Amino acid sequence: MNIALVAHDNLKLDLIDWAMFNKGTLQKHVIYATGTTGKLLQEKGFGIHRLKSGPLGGDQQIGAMIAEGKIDILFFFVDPMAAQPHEPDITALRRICDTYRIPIATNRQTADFIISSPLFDGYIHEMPDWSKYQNRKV
Ligand SMILES: O=C(CO)COP(=O)(O)O
Repeated sequence: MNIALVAHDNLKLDLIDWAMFNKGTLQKHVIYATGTTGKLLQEKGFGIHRLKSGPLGGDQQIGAMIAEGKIDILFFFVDPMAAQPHEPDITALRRICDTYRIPIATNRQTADFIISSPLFDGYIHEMPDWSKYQNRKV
């Protein structure tokens, strides 16, 4: 499985702590991370693929990978208390997760639920067929 890890600055310590707790599980998978988050993960011994920093296009890189079917799950610890210069990129990333039905954890509690789910091991992502949802009558 291909997993992406991202955290806003004030949540980076949380994400690293969470990732260390789940290191054994995470390291069985291919991990991608945005620039600064990825650097911190590498310092903790994680083998990861490092993308650009979020404000420099890292969120968009992950979004593009999702559109290409190359990311299965996103753990993105979002800071709801701080405005981000690249807010449009973050909004776009969250939307593309819904477009492709990517499980996304935007906080640690949800991350715990996802990683401990019986669905996590062997999870296979399927692309939704949105044409089924056009003009649906209730
Ligand atoms: O800004 C980010 C997500 O929006 C994360 O980027 P960094 O990991 O480079 O800080």
